[in-house]
Amino acid sequence: MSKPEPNGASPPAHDGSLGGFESVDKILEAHVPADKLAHVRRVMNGWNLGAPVATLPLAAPATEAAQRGDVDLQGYRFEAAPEQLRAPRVVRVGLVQNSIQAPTTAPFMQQRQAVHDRVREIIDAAGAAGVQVLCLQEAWHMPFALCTREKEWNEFAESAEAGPSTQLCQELARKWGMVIVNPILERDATHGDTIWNTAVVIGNNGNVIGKHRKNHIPRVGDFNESTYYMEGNTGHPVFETAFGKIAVNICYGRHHPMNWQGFGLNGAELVFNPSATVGELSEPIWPIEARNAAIANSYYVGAINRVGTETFPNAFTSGDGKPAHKDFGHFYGSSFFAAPDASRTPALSRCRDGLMVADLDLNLCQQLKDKWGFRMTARYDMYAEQLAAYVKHDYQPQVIKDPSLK
Ligand SMILES: NC(=O)NCCC(=O)O
Repeated sequence: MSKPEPNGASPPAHDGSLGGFESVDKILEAHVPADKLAHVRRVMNGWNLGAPVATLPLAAPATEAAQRGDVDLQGYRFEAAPEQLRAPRVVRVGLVQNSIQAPTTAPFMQQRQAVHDRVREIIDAAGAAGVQVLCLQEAWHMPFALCTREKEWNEFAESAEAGPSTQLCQELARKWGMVIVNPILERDATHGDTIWNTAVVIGNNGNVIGKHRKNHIPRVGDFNESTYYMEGNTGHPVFETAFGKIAVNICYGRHHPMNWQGFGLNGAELVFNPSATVGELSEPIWPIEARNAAIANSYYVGAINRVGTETFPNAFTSGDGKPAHKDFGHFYGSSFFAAPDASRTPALSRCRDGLMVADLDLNLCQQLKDKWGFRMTARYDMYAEQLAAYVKHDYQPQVIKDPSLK
């Protein structure tokens, strides 16, 4: 964990990262002999159409903007097999991971403005790269203060339809003709100021298409999020956009296979997982869950994690016996794409702000459904029966005990 700065300011983003390295991919590149590296990558990252996921060259204005802004910009291309009756359906998608830009002790207006300015810069780079659909990280407009249990941070919650972060995304959606997924802490004034953890989906004309509220609230470690917002009540919506059918599984929802499944059943071709999670808690499971969901549900997943170490003014504890501390630990970034054919991109940096761009041929979803037949073999009726019984208070687990046991 990083040491808190005396004035409560956040230390530079690379401080506090477990091990202090940029990414596993970079370590492999630097240390695995060239003749073995291709095989290591094939086993670890899979193949797309019989080859490693190809890199995607990006336009100079995008690469220059990324360089100027110290943004880790990476580009990849997922292909599908050519078909006789359908043309390829290639959509360019972007994932943004960003650190907070002002200390958590700064006035809230200043904190929000600083992160707005930074994210505007990154979205402009995405626009210059030709991105058509873009997703930001969970609660990107504020520090991830949900560890503190202090209520003053609720001030950052805003209207999904007309709040300042939605307005910024609408402006940029219009400017670039881009669909933008805008995950925010939502204040729902029409329901008594109820607070939700929400992803607002903004169409490429700048209109709000709809919103999804996070279904599962973490109660683990310092993630004391039930102090702040309620379990979502929007089901598993899929948003039909100009560039494909998309959905959003917010952060902790990725630990729930049925949550992923719900979006798949409603026809998603691409599901984003905007997250905020730290190394000690989840780094080993991060590369697995999104990828498994992509395979099991025959859709693409864009997994996005916040980056940097955020230090708060007052120490907090989480009832886990650990000494009081002022930060969550390090948000390790590592955003990536996973495809339904089990291939994936390398990860973005664990320490720097980043923009991951990939061309996804959405035809791959149906091709994988046809290949593996997971939907057709799923036996939903059998599971519906089991779940219907399980939710009853008098459910009896189906256990057959060895009669020879005492
Ligand atoms: N924001 C959030 O849901 N974090 C929970 C931690 C995790 O799921 O890794």
